[in-house]
Amino acid sequence: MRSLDWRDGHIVAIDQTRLPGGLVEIVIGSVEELVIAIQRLAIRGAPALGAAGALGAALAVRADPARRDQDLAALRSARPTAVNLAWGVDRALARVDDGPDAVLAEALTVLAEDVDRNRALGRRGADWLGEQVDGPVSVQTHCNAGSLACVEWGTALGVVRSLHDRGRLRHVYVDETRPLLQGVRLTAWELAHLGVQHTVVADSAGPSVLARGLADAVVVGADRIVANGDVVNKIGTYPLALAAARAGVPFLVAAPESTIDAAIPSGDLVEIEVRDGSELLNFCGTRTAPSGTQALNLAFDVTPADLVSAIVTEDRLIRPARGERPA
Ligand SMILES: CSC[C@@H](O)[C@@H](O)C(=O)COP(=O)(O)O
Repeated sequence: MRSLDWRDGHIVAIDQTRLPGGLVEIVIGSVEELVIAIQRLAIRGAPALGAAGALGAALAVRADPARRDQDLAALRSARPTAVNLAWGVDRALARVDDGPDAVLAEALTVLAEDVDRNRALGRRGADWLGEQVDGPVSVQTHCNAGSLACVEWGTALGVVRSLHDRGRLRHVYVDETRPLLQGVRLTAWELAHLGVQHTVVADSAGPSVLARGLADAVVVGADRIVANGDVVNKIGTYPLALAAARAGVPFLVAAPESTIDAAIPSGDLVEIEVRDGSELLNFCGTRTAPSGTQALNLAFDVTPADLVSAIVTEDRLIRPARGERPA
């Protein structure tokens, strides 16, 4: 099942905010609605944002031409950190001179390619991990880099799925991923459906999982990988990379080439999304912090290249910790 698709002139998507309670579809008919869906994380995950950007461009060129520039600008910047969003918009929009149907055709190609790319990078990641670890592999992951975060199959979970298919997967440790719980809600939901043995841990327990030798490798996705090999991903990835280095465990990043931003030299130059503090100050709709307390809700962090053992894409394996650069 695709996380998002095009049907009868609309975008249809799984509302990821409703999982695991219900598999609810949302139907989106305008760029304005799409921007809202992206900002409230109904559609989320870097490759899915790329696909949404491409489909959003198809919506934009069908709508009132007077709104087009404003709509496209709002869509491109709906979430600033994942490079895939603007990439998807630009890729579909490159066909605008050939008319709205050509833009849509390009967007649908982005969706079709996403699935093939993820399968390819998943195989490459599983090949590499298979060489690093003897016997069955226990993996730790953070956030959700599964089929929900893509169109289908997944990036980090694509690697996990390849290991599983080969009979090389022992267990997956899933960080809960505060504050919006993409790990416990989405990754655990996907793994349960795949029949993969998994255990959820609090984010703050993530480094201890590695220190105790429970996981043989960390595998995560990325929202942006910059030229020097720094990796921007969900907040909490960096401490896991530090702990992996300390434990001598490989830290693998799985992402499509479209997540590599050759124009940015290093991670400190990437715009990190700061989300509303209410996501931290409340729990299940109830205020937990005293009134007057403020929150700094950083949505992503930067893992320096020297902590990244390997990056796998659909085309290549890059080893930033050994000085190899993606661009
Ligand atoms: C294949 S998805 C890779 C990343 O986009 C994922 O790890 C992540 O950090 C997503 O953050 P989110 O805020 O849920 O969109």
